Amino acid sequence: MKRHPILVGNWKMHGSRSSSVELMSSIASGVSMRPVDVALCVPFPLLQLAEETLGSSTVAWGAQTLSENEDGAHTGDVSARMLREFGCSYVIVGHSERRSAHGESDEVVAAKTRTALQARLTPIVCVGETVFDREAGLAKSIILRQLDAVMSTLDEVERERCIVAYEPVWAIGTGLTATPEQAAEAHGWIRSRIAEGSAVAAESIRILYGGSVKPSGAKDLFSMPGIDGALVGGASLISESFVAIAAAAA
Ligand SMILES: O=C(CO)COP(=O)(O)O
Repeated sequence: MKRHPILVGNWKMHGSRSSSVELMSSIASGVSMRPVDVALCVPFPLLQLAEETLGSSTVAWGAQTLSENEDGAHTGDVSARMLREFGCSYVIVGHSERRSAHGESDEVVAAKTRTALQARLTPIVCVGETVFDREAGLAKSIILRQLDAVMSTLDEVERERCIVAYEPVWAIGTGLTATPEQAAEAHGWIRSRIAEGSAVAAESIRILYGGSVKPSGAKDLFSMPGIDGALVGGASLISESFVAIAAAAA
């Protein structure tokens, strides 16, 4: 089965109420004819705007994290049910910025993934090594440790419902994109590991690359086997850039 490409924008803590409608609308009209799934993961306060602006378009929307808890006394957290209420289809889990700045462990990332799945959200599970890991020859073991921590807690059907994003920490926001070969190699490690549990899941699961993805180079990246799209930070805040990356993915 050929996997359908998907491009996800991660707006991180960018965007404002006043500027976002124009950016969302411009992206939605730019990608509307492209045979690629597109989603924007925006800050929580912009979810209602996303629902109003993107609701009648082909672009889906989502959040950048969620609570692993269903509800209760968790000040500052947002539940999966709340995300569903605002029409989210996707949620990013385990982004390296959450792992490092918010101390999210592999166990927490696994719990968030399960909570997302139970709420019928599609989790975009991020894994990736630091530059120190890579230089020490530990990239593969770190990536697979992060992956196993999540996948080992899911059944086959749940695994198929996940998206995995390979985001080398050294490439995020640095302008240093992994080479297509480096990205494809890591995607190969991830898919082979999933195949050990289920060949069907490995064949159907979409694996995205993230880290300084720009229009230049996007075509080369997407032409590599096993790269099913991208998780885009900075370039998702510039409509022309994001639309050009979508064109390269289609
Ligand atoms: O972290 C990322 C997406 O989740 C990548 O960010 P940049 O595209 O800005 O490097």
